Amino acid sequence: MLHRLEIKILDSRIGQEFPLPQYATTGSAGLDLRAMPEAPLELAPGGCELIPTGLAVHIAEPGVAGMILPRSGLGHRHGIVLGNLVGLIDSDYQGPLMISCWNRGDQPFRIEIGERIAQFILVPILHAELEIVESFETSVRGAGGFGHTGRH
Ligand SMILES: O=c1ccn([C@H]2C[C@H](O)[C@@H](COP(=O)(O)OP(=O)(O)OP(=O)(O)O)O2)c(=O)[nH]1
Ligand SMILES: [Mg+2]
Repeated sequence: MLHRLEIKILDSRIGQEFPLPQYATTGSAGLDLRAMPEAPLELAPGGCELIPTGLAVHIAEPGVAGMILPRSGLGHRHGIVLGNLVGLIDSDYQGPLMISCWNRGDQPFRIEIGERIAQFILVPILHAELEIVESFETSVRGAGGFGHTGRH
């Protein structure tokens, strides 16, 4: 399903040297985001850097949020994931879209300018209307959690 998304190009290399974020295939869930630092940078093992995407997005609709997720190839093969594990983009955020890049691996990783480094998805959001109650209607699970159903 298509959802209109306002974006601002903050780095003029996007749209000229590098394409706008795209879905790699028609069925791709995420728009690939490119790393747009001033210069390539080497992320040491354990290192974490905030990398600009050269873009701002304004989702505007409170019933929608953005999420930044790792790319599985980079995460699994090279240990390049997100310093915040998942980036949550509020619908009212209008600042630069940033990627916290964390090298959880044991080898240095060079981030090239324009490299597709993470992906952005839009997700529906329900806002909770809190209702204080004295007791819950009993469920099968009750308070069981944290592995109480066992491992196998
Ligand atoms: O990976 C990320 C995560 C967040 N943001 C931006 C958009 C988001 O709407 C804003 C705030 O993020 P969040 O609410 O997760 O961080 P916070 O530490 O709670 O900051 P704030 O107090 O500004 O809400 O920062 C990014 O650009 N990239
Ligand atoms: Mg917040």
